[in-house]
Amino acid sequence: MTVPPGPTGAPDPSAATPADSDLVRAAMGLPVRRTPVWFMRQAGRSLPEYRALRAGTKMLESCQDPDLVTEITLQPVRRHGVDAAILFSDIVLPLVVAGVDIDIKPGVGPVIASPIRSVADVDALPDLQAGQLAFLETAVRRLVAELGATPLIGFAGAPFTLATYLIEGGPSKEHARTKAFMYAEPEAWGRLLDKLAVSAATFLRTQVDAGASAVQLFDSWAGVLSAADYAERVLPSSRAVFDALGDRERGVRDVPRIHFGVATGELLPLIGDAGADVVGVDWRVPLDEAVRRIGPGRSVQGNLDPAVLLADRDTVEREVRRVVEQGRAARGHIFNLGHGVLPETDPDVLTRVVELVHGLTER
Ligand SMILES: Cc1c2[nH]c(c1CCC(=O)O)Cc1[nH]c(c(CCC(=O)O)c1C)Cc1[nH]c(c(CCC(=O)O)c1C)Cc1[nH]c(c(C)c1CCC(=O)O)C2
Repeated sequence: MTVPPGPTGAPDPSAATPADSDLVRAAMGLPVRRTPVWFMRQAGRSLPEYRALRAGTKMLESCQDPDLVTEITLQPVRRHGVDAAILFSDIVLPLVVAGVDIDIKPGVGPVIASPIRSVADVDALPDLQAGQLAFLETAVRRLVAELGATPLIGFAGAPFTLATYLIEGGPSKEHARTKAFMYAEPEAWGRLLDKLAVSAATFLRTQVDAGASAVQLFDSWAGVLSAADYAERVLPSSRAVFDALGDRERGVRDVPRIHFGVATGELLPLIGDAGADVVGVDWRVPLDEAVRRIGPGRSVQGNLDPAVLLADRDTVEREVRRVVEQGRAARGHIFNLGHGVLPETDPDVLTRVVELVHGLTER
């Protein structure tokens, strides 16, 4: 364990390896020492040490520099004593590496120079080659060595959410162009999602082979779809990503899978069915109700509203307690926010939430 202990001591003081960590155990529905905690976007703008390190380097360049990736990924583990690191990267990185012209504009998000607007554009989308990911393998190997018993979560963007950026050309609220393409060009839509599934699987496979202990598939914007459209036109591609990951029967190295989207209340059972061990739940559905929708065979992750962290101390404590209590309905609960840390969040509040959850759930 080369990471200095966080404020509450090292995560999982008694875990000897990442495979025995509370994060992995909760994901698989096994008993835990205490409820594991991490935060989506824990590595990011809420941390002054992140802003200092990133100064002068563009986001997508930072993600391809193993030194920066390692240091930025470790920062929140050191500071907060969270139970997992999440790789510092971005969902659009596999596209960037494959040669798609994308920029991440601060305060905006990913912007695509030539959005996909035709069937020919789909077929011209370059494929990611595993050989292009040497920097990623280096960063993950280095991180796994530094993290000791703390697990590293690898991640990728799900085909649908990546398709929304490629088709809209940037962030969007309604995703109307994306849906119009999905309805008007069902075959090309299917080919696009299949391509994105292959690249997501390659990106994840590289992280798992290099030692990541769990993976999360981010389908952030899937909640804009009806359950019927999600089931028919999107779920098969996300399932293909999970299916490509590992083969438990044949003993190929496999790790727990987390599947997350925002505003997915109506999709929760399907998000589970796509092949997840853990279903991410935003703040709109309480965890006990989410468990009823998902069924008993999967764990849950979430679901504190990120905006609560901007409120007063008593409100934060009350809401953390509520999430912990409602999470007891699940076979396993990984405490997290319902979406990413807001940049204006006071990092000390995040540290306090980790301490609170650990204190409330210590066995
Ligand atoms: C939709 C999405 C993206 N990226 C991601 C998603 C899925 C999760 C979600 O729904 O939030 C995933 C992501 N992006 C980033 C991570 C790193 C790991 C972590 O969670 O700490 C992860 C897991 C770093 C990042 N990705 C980004 C930042 C901010 C870059 C900066 O420092 O300016 C970070 C730390 C940029 C980014 N990249 C994207 C957006 C919307 C933005 C924010 C734009 C902004 O508000 O400035 C696309």
